[in-house]
Amino acid sequence: MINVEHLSKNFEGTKALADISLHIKKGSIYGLVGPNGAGKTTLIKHLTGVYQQDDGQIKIDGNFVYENNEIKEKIAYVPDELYFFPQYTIKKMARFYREVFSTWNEERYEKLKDVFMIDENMKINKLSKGMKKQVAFWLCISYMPEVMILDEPVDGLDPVMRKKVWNLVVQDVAERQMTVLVSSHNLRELEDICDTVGIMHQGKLLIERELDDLKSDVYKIQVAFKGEFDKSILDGTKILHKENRGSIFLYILKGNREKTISIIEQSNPAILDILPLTLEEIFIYEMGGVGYEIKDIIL
Ligand SMILES: Nc1ncnc2c1ncn2[C@@H]1O[C@H](COP(=O)(O)OP(=O)(O)OP(=O)(O)O)[C@@H](O)[C@H]1O
Repeated sequence: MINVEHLSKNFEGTKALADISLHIKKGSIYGLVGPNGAGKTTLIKHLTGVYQQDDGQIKIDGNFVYENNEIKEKIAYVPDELYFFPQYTIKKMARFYREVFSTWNEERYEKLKDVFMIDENMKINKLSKGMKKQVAFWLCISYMPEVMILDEPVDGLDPVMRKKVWNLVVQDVAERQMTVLVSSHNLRELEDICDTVGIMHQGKLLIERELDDLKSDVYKIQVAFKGEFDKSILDGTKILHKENRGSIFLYILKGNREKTISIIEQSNPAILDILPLTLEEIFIYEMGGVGYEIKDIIL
């Protein structure tokens, strides 16, 4: 559905995107993560046709995006910093959307009043930050987009509203195969909704994997032996992190889980626990592997 090939963008000497390729299947939810300044928003602004690339190409549903209004009409973009016409009420803004988007669904807009529960006669610039975000979702979801691109989407929303918004998004993915790209630093939340994850760093895509694959590939083990631990049994296994407390060794490993476990088991460990990693832990250890590790900070 979304295909980015060899995309590059420079801003006055800053390489914001460096030959990035990325693929998102129709009906999937793709989580884009990366440290501050990795290039996520710049990539999103190319996907939504705001920026023109220096090199490479972006296609959505087989069509180039830049200056293509037909494709842009199918995309809903909820940016980190929202913009509404000053002085407009929600109702007036909805009327504007109805004129601009041929797919506008009035019945849905009306139904969603029960979800968002904000008076549509309120001026948008009088609403709180979280309420403005709710309005952005309300309007976007009402025009039944084929693609939804979200930059820190639930930032500012309370926990109940976050849940409501994610439910609406997931419902549209399940029922009408909407495709979603979501950039967020809230990895705990992404973990619940994404099926694919892309990790960006310094304008490049380090990893693009299905979340289940990623989680089975990187894992944590806790191991202890009655006698001496012959660490050479882990030669040939990629170790992302290791620490030990007394006789208990904790490893974060990458690669073939079954093979490594069977090697350790052959040495008769007294304890061998295989523990799942959260997306947040995977992110931290993967970033450590490219020199972006957490260092002890003493002030
Ligand atoms: N309009 C611009 N002019 C100049 N440099 C820019 C511009 N927009 C982004 N950059 C630079 O491009 C790089 C990527 O920025 P970008 O906003 O895409 O990062 P990000 O991954 O979205 O970061 P964050 O997580 O902090 O929002 C940064 O080095 C930034 O300074």
